[in-house]
Order: sequence, then C-alpha cells, then structure tokens
Amino acid sequence: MRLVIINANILNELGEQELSQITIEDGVIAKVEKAGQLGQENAEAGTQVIDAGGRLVTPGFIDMHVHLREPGFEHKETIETGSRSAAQGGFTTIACMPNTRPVTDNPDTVRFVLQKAEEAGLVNVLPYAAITKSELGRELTDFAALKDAGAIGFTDDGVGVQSAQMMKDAMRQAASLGMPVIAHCEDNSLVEGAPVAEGIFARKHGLKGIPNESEAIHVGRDILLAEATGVHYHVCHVSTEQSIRLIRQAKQIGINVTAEVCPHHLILSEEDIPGLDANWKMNPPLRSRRDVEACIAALEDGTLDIVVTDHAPHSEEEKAKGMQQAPFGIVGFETAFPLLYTKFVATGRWSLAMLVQRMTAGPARVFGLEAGRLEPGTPADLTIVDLNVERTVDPCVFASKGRNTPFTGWKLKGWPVATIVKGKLIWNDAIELAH
Ligand SMILES: NC(=O)N[C@@H](CC(=O)O)C(=O)O
Ligand SMILES: [Zn+2]
Ligand SMILES: [Zn+2]
Repeated sequence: MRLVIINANILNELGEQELSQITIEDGVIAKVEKAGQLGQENAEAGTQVIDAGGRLVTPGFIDMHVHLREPGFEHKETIETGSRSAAQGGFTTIACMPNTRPVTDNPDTVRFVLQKAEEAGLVNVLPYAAITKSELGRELTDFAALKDAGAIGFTDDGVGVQSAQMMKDAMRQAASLGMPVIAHCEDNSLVEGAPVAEGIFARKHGLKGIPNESEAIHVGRDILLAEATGVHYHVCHVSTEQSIRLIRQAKQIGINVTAEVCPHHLILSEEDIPGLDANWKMNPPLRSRRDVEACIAALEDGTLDIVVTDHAPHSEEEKAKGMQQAPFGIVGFETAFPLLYTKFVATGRWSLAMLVQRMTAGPARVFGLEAGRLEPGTPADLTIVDLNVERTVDPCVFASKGRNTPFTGWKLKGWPVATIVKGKLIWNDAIELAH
C-alpha cells in the first residue's frame, strides 16, 4: 500500500519551509523529495494521494503527559475519545498517566490500556505505570513485571511521592531496568487544600495559596536522588522559577534530568484568572508572571526540554463545584499547537522549527522513541497543519469528553487539519482526497 503526500511544506535542516513530496509504503516513510508535483511513478493505480495544498507537514506531535481516564473514570474520557481528541490536536503518540481506577500499578491494567488503544486504532498510546501501589506512597509496584507488560516509565502523577526513601528505592530499581522515573513534584505539607497559587488572586478571594517551594523542594530532593542512583529523572509540568533554577544547575553538572512544561504555564499567570471559575484550576496552579517568563526562557534555552499538554478532562458537574471543591485539571490536546503557534511563533518570538522540535524530535529524544523525524525508514506518523486559518476555541467541537478549558473564545491561528498514523489517515478536517 502506497500513500503519497504532495505539495507538503516541510521544515528543512535550516528550519525553512520547503515544498516536498512524501512517499509512504506500508506505514513507513519511504522517500522525502523536494518539489510537490506528483511523479509519473506515483500516478499508477493503488497509490493514494493526499494533496497537502502547500500546508505545513510535520512529524506527528508527541505528548508525553496525558490522562485518558480509562479504566474507572469513563464519564470523564475513554481511551477512544482521548485518542480521537489527541488526533484532532495533531498528536500521533501520547503517553498516559496511571492515576486511573484501578491505578495502573499491575501488569493486567497495563495490558488493558494497550488493548483498548489498539481497539481504538487511532494514535500510538504508551502507558506509564505507577511507582507505588494505588499511588498511596507506601509500597513500590513490581517494576520488572510492569516493564514486561509494556509500561514505558514509572510515575505517581497526580500526587508527589512524599517519602525520599521511597523515591530513592524507586529510582534505584528503575535505573537497574533502564527505565525513567517521571515525577509529579509536590510536597503535601506545604499545600494542604489550597486550590490556587499564592499571589494576588488568592489574596483577593481569600483562598489558601500553593507556594512555589511545594514544587521546587521535590525537584531539588529528586535531583540529588537522581545523582545518587544514576536514573533518568524526568520532571512533570514544571511551573516555577525555583524548579527551573535547580534543573538548570543539575543539567550543567551532568545529572540525567529532563523536564516538561505545559502550554498554560507558558501563557497564563494567576493574575489572568477572571474569577472563581474552576476551568482555571489545575495542578500545578497558574503562578506569577515572573514564573511564566522563567518557563518561556527555560524552554527556549533547553532547560525545559519538551512541551506536554497534561490533558486532564473532568466532567462539567465536577468542574461546577467551584474553585475550592472542583478537581484540578484542564483539557489540552485540541488547543496546544494553535495556542503556542499564535502566542510565540506568529508573534515572532520563536521560530516554527523550535516549536515543532519541542513537540516532536524533542520528546522522541528524551524518551528514546522511534518517532519525531521525517526520515525514510521511520514510521509514517505525520501532522498536516494550516498555519493561516484562524478559528475561535469552542469546547463544543472538541472530540474529548472534557470541556474544561480556560481558553474558550480565544482566537487562534495554526490549526492541525489532518493526522496520519503509520501511513493511515486517522483524522482529516480539510484535505480533499484525490485518487
Ligand atoms: N494536572 C492536573 O491538574 N490534574 C491531573 C493530575 C496531575 O497531572 O497531577 C489529573 O489527573 O486530573
Ligand atoms: Zn501531575
Ligand atoms: Zn498529569
């Protein structure tokens, strides 16, 4: 089976757009050639042709931090609806967190997630497994068995591992298996029921505030433990200037640490929260403008390696409980690229190549995935993006079951229009199919 994408603008080594033609055979990239006209050899019967119409074609986006909610919270999202939402956001590979019910702390649940993802037949789904049983922080899971079942790393995302000894044991074990530890960094003793960050908004509304140190204390502790154990330590959703300072220093002295940041922590500060609307409540919380600037600079200089969405769907009833009671989390797949393109690339602060790198080759390198590059011999996971079309964010058209976003009504440019996984067009919004 051959698929040819013509009139594809791809980013060359210089980061410039170059009109190209991509030939895919049996789900694998076979050729990437300059010029966009359909060659004679491809005109033969049996070749499917997609005319990208001069739109940008990138390696499929990779999101290494998402919540698919199945098993256990299917009213929030399922592996199928989450995969569809990912595809609609241009993502072709996603790594899902284990804070399901049951928690993905046993090989059967890892296999269940993989099975459901295969049945959905959409994006590549990579499951993480929990560090501790039920994410309670008391007893380590069976790392070797979880790895054998297909888990790609260990994390208790949703909560921080409170005990340093537990974290050190986890890192030792993960290191011996060549697996990464992915950490949600949060010291509970400093948080205690606060729904938003310390700052102007919390004071104005008489709410308890989450201090920056609650994150950075774990980052600092874990960097020392990573140094001692030699594990690959990856920091989840970094949101503070202090964490960044620690990660930057750790990288300088050669400790094996990597880190991610979410679009909302690059764009919104606590001062932007319009009122007591829980669609602005997420963990980590929106911090100060100073923290936002530190996150942007750190993604630019490589201290923060990659962008992830932390796609965290919740039902409308749950989010209607108000700022104090509602669960933390916002959806992210379907707005991630347009948000970052509009805010940072269209404004001239970042190159398009930088943004694409942080969402493709970057995550592939950090997690050792065979993805993220438009090279012959690699799986044909591709995203077609229309950089010119402008649309208003409308949660009603999300493929996700979650509608919980603070970006409703934002006018954004740079929308993904088609997603290809292993040579199969799994989502298409705008491309005319020729034969
Ligand atoms: N980020 C969030 O605000 N919520 C996540 C948990 C998490 O990522 O820590 C969730 O599972 O809802
Ligand atoms: Zn988390
Ligand atoms: Zn998360």
